[in-house]
Amino acid sequence: MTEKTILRALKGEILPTPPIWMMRQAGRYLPEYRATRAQAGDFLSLCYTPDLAAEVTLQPIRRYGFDAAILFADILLLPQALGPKLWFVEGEGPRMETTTTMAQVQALRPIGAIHDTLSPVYETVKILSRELPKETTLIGFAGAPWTVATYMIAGRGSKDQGAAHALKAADRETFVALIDIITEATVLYLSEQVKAGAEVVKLFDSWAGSLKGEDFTDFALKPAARIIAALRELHPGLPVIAFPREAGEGYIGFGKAVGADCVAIDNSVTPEWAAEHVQPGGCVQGNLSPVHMVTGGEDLVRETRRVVDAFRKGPHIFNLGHGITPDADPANVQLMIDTVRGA
Ligand SMILES: Cc1c2[nH]c(c1CCC(=O)O)Cc1[nH]c(c(CCC(=O)O)c1C)Cc1[nH]c(c(CCC(=O)O)c1C)Cc1[nH]c(c(C)c1CCC(=O)O)C2
Repeated sequence: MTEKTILRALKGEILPTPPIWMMRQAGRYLPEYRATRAQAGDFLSLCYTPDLAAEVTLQPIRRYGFDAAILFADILLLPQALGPKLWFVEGEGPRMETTTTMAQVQALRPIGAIHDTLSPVYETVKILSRELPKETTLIGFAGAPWTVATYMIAGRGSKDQGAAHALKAADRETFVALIDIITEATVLYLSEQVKAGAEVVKLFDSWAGSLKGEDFTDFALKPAARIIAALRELHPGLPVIAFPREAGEGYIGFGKAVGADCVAIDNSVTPEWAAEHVQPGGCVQGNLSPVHMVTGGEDLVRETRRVVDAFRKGPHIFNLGHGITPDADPANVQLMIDTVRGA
């Protein structure tokens, strides 16, 4: 059997048509997702019910034939497994019990205990590795330590990650202790996903862009490098995608510095810039703006072709620059795929 296209691109192969998948491809823009989510009751029950989580992972594969499936779960399940309560407020987003003192950091559960909470996620991966079409690559994931820490410290999402920056400035020892625990727990979590059948793992550092200078090195780059090195000891050759979102100049050389096979690019940089400055370092993933999944039409076709053309001279996985939004039209997703595949 010829190797799966995503794995070939991750090894550095330039394919005539880039393989394609989409961040948040299982999500509220799909009527079948909304139906399964209603059956589960709420978002977290959906994440922790393996049959249903596997079902929503498979839905966009059945509908569109993407080259990769991404495990249906959330980056906040890992911190929840360390102890803090997690819930989602409809129409607003996640809420979490805060962790801001050394006493609270020390009161987190031992990292080895995360599997008690997370075993349904591994079960979802096992179901998927049985049920996915043979050409589809299964991607596991986790949040990067800085991004996970921003939610643990603030107890919710925030525009500027102010609470995490404030703790870093006021009590660096506590902040570093928290980053270290998340880093170690993430290795265990991703390793278990790989044992269950994940073929690639992706680290989402959604708020990497708010780390500047040495902070970017210390809290985006170094933790990612530690996680990837530890995973490769356990799983030699494991392909890894890193996503230091809005890193800007920080994207340059990031893949090599952390040991990732591929760097995912957001929409704050142009595909031409990323092709020139990031792609020489290896495979890149991205970076059509998710807005086109809402607006569609000629703009979508033109910008999709622009992304494909910009990255044509190096290894590339086509994706959006960030997750598809709930107001997207499923027909626009099909138009994007047809445009990429030259239909
Ligand atoms: C920061 C972050 C989170 N989760 C994630 C990130 C990093 C990537 C990014 O920057 O988007 C990652 C994530 N979240 C989800 C996945 C599943 C796989 C996929 O389809 O990409 C993945 C990879 C499902 C989800 N995670 C969430 C949904 C929507 C939940 C619902 O059905 O109501 C989904 C499908 C909820 C979630 N989860 C999170 C937030 C802030 C929210 C609320 C915002 C929103 O509602 O879109 C935390």
